[in-house]
Amino acid sequence: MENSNGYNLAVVGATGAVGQKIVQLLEKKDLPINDLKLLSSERSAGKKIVFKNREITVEAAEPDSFEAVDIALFSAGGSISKRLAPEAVKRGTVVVDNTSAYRMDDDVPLVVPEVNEDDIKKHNGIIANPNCSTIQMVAALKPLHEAYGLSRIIVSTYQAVSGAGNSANEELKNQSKQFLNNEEMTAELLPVKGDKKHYPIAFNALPQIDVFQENGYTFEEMKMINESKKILHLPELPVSATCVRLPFFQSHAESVYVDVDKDGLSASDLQDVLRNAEGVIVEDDPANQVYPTPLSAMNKEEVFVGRIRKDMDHDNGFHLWIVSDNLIKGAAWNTIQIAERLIENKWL
Ligand SMILES: NC(=O)C1=CN([C@@H]2O[C@H](COP(=O)(O)OP(=O)(O)OC[C@H]3O[C@@H](n4cnc5c(N)ncnc54)[C@H](OP(=O)(O)O)[C@@H]3O)[C@@H](O)[C@H]2O)C=CC1
Ligand SMILES: N[C@@H](CC(=O)OP(=O)(O)O)C(=O)O
Repeated sequence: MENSNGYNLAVVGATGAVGQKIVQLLEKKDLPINDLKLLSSERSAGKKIVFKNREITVEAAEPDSFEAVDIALFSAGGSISKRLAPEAVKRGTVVVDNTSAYRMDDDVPLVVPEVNEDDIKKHNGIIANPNCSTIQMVAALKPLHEAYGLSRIIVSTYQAVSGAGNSANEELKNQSKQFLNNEEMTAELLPVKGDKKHYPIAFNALPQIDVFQENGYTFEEMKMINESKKILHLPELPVSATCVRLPFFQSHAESVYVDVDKDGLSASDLQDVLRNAEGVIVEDDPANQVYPTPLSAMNKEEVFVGRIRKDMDHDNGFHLWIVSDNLIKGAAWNTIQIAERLIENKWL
């Protein structure tokens, strides 16, 4: 437990796309860490990872891994969180969970620190990190809500393959090579793992992220809808989403349409609000072709906003182009920010 050298941390899923970014960011940041445990499945147990000039051996995660751990950052999939987060909490560990396992539970705060930091205080051992597409959208929209009020959100996403983990990056590389080598490509469903199938992603666009729900929306779309309302504390806010996977590696982009509650605003009014918002950077100068892209946002911690335009037919409607790194602000950095707030405010 906490001692004069700091806190004992564990990263669950340390060898995955998100976990690797968490370890890299912890190395860069100044969290008071006494001991760091890196946990994975049996597959990666025994691997060595260098952290602050010392080698740490990856261990297979099990209930006893959490003995004497103060904070555990989970990014190993929902079923692992369901199995191991309660075991960690039983041992006195506070869990920051990156998966969708607990996000909509009433007693679990769902937090983007720039938006609803105070919700962390209400935790009972688990704090949930929101979906990556949701995080960047609410980080940009909360300041607009505070300034003018929001009465509707409609979003279409353009999401990178790394959102589906390290294996999806490999899949895009392999399919791209095949395509460029003029090898035969199929447009049909391909087996992925278990009984899952999806269409090829290279040189394609897939209007399906995660599984379809009975209402015709995908689970990714429903996460954006439900999580945004919870984080913004606006349960009645109309939110609609279409989520699309595209063949690039990192950072998600979003075309967001909002209705604000105030009449007569201009695009520059919205720019001014966002220029003063924590964690948001406005890159919006059409005359000079300035706007964010997935490549320009890659490996950065902020949320970037450009292409702010007023709807020509509707005084209260505005379009925004919101881009952020799904593995950094959408996952690793937001998780670490929550851990920082837990420590700084003594909310453990
Ligand atoms: N990618 C993204 O943009 C985002 C992802 N997330 C969430 O983070 C989680 C991980 O995603 P991502 O990093 O992309 O996935 P990856 O597939 O890249 O990595 C999965 C990680 O989980 C570990 N793992 C798998 N099975 C077990 C197990 N039984 N016990 C312990 N560890 C296990 C893997 O270890 P091993 O090396 O041994 O296989 C690996 O470290 C997902 O739940 C996802 O929902 C959340 C927000 C954004
Ligand atoms: N589903 C997101 C990433 C992710 O893992 O989200 P979640 O943590 O909500 O399952 C994507 O594919 O881009």
